[in-house]
Amino acid sequence: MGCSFSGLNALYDAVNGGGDVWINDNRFRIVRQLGEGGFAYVYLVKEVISDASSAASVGLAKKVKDPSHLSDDGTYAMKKVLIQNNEQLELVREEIRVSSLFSHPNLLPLLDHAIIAIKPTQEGSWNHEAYLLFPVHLDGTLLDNSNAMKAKKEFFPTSDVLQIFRQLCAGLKHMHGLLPPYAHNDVKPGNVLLTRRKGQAPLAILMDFGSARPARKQIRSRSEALQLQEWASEHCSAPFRAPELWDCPSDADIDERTDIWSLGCTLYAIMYGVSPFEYALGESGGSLQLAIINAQIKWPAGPKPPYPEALHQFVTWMLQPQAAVRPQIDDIIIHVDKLISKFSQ
Ligand SMILES: Nc1ncnc2c1ncn2[C@@H]1O[C@H](COP(=O)(O)OP(=O)(O)OP(=O)(O)O)[C@@H](O)[C@H]1O
Repeated sequence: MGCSFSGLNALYDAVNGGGDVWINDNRFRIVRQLGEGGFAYVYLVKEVISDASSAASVGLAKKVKDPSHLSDDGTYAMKKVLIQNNEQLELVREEIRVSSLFSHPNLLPLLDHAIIAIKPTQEGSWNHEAYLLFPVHLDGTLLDNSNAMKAKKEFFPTSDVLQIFRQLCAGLKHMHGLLPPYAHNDVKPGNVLLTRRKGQAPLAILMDFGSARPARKQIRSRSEALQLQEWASEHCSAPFRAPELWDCPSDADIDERTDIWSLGCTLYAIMYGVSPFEYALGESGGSLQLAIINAQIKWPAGPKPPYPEALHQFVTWMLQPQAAVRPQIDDIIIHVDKLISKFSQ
């Protein structure tokens, strides 16, 4: 049913038990589905090693550069992306290329990948499927955790809010510090994996580099501005999208501070479980774009005792509608470290 493509191949193991997937030379058994996105399914998989006597030097262990990315029990997350046209194929290839540029403990590493061509049922162009392999984090995303806590009327303690946020900053600093700087473009609670740890704040890992691109763009015409807005409407989640990506001037220098806006929205969401602009609109509805462009922020009644006012001021500082005066990631890190020493026991 499949054939090799671009020197890479992932083949269903049709002969040996159906449920197995090969990614290049390694075989994985699907355990269960973990989640799904637009055109993707994410599965919990377990590596199948035939030569168990030398497990440390076979299979994925041979392939992965950093041994700390290997799991003790052979389980991983496998994302299967359904590709229906050339544009989607290019997007997956770009996600794979961009992911390989990053290496940081707070950025989810891509361990292996394969793209296969699927024979069309009728005359026509070939379809493709991509398989991307990642370390698995079974405690879910920041969004899953926030939703579960909201249902129980619980909130993260201030020290956890700051520590989760600090880790996201560390991951973004890595991306913004590359040459050329890369913007993630979709920083939001649904793209952060959390792992609970005993006696420590949760581990936070930023994932999904499908929208990450070189951050700096010189916009010099109306059509370039419109093209950027159109790209952003497809790649940057609306409640977390910076004002300059909604209403881009015909003469603008866009940079990685689009992520700082999303980071400010994400800090708010770590505290209150929702983007500030979704909260501002409330149940009455209204225009998300207008709320964002006007940086219309409201503070919920929140937990008792409430979060320190300094955290609210910190969010407001990041949600500066004029990108040129918005802080950079290094400024944010200096500030969050001060808040951590002030508010963490
Ligand atoms: N490494 C992982 N470990 C555990 N669960 C994961 C992992 N990666 C993804 N998931 C789960 O699968 C879901 C979908 O993954 P992901 O966000 O990468 O897909 P997507 O197609 O890019 O989604 P979207 O359409 O929201 O951009 C996540 O919300 C999460 O619940």
